[in-house]
Amino acid sequence: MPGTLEELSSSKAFGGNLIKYRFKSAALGGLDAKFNLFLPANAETSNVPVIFFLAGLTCTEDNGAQKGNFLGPAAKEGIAILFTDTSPRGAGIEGEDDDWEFGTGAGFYLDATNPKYALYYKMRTHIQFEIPQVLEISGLPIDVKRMSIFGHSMGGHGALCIYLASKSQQFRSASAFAPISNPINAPWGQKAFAGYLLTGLNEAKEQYDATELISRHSDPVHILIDYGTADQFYKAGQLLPENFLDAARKAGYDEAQVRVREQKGHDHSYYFVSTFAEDHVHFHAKFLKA
Ligand SMILES: N[C@@H](CCC(=O)N[C@@H](CSC=O)C(=O)NCC(=O)O)C(=O)O
Repeated sequence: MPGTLEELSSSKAFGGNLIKYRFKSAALGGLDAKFNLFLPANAETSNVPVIFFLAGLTCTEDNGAQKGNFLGPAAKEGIAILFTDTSPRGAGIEGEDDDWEFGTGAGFYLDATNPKYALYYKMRTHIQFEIPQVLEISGLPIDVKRMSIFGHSMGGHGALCIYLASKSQQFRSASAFAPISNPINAPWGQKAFAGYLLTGLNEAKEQYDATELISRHSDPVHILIDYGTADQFYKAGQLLPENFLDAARKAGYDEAQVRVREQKGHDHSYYFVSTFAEDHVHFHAKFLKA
């Protein structure tokens, strides 16, 4: 059972408030977990829908909130945005801080099965089940029946996988900025899966690869993806959005259900994310307000 929410700070923004919370996370082995929640002005009088934002490697709950340009569009739509962290903090596992691509800041939105990490590295459970449960019992003005999910890079991978794993039911829509779309075939994914999972790529293929998941999916989906042609990680073969698109089309999903947009000249940074942030919030608003 997660602990009660403690408010750490609150900043007024776009007529609403960005609030930082902390709680003891059962999913993360009893460690403290934080998230930022943007509540628009209309949350003072009614429960509002929410979009979860999952950030990328090296990030915390602050990167998307501070640099993503999501708060203004969310205020206009009357939708909350919840910014999660990217890994447990302070597990004290030998080697977890040696490398920016693995360990702290790089939880890869999976539930570790390697005993070395399994007690603390349960980011999938934390995001998909624990935080919604915390919202439900906290009395915050969030309608947990109206949730969508998006993310950047490693967070795009997390958003797509959580959405598809929940059979596109728990979250109404998913979108991603430069997602790691086929991690079993990318160096970042291969490294994470080899470290966190007992059977590595076998487990990953089943649960943690958006391209594999969409190829086996048959329920209706609402997915939007943007990536930039000048993205250094795209060029290095870490993202592979074409593989996801190809698998989606082969599985019978057309442009109305899975839209993948190539954005000319954009890189991997939050300048790219913030350029298309409003578009993504509007995309989710259609389904959250339906
Ligand atoms: N080692 C570098 C690069 C790390 C980096 O670019 N991280 C991206 C996400 S990459 C995929 O998940 C990021 O979002 N960085 C934070 C930011 O605010 O831009 C480094 O440590 O900078």
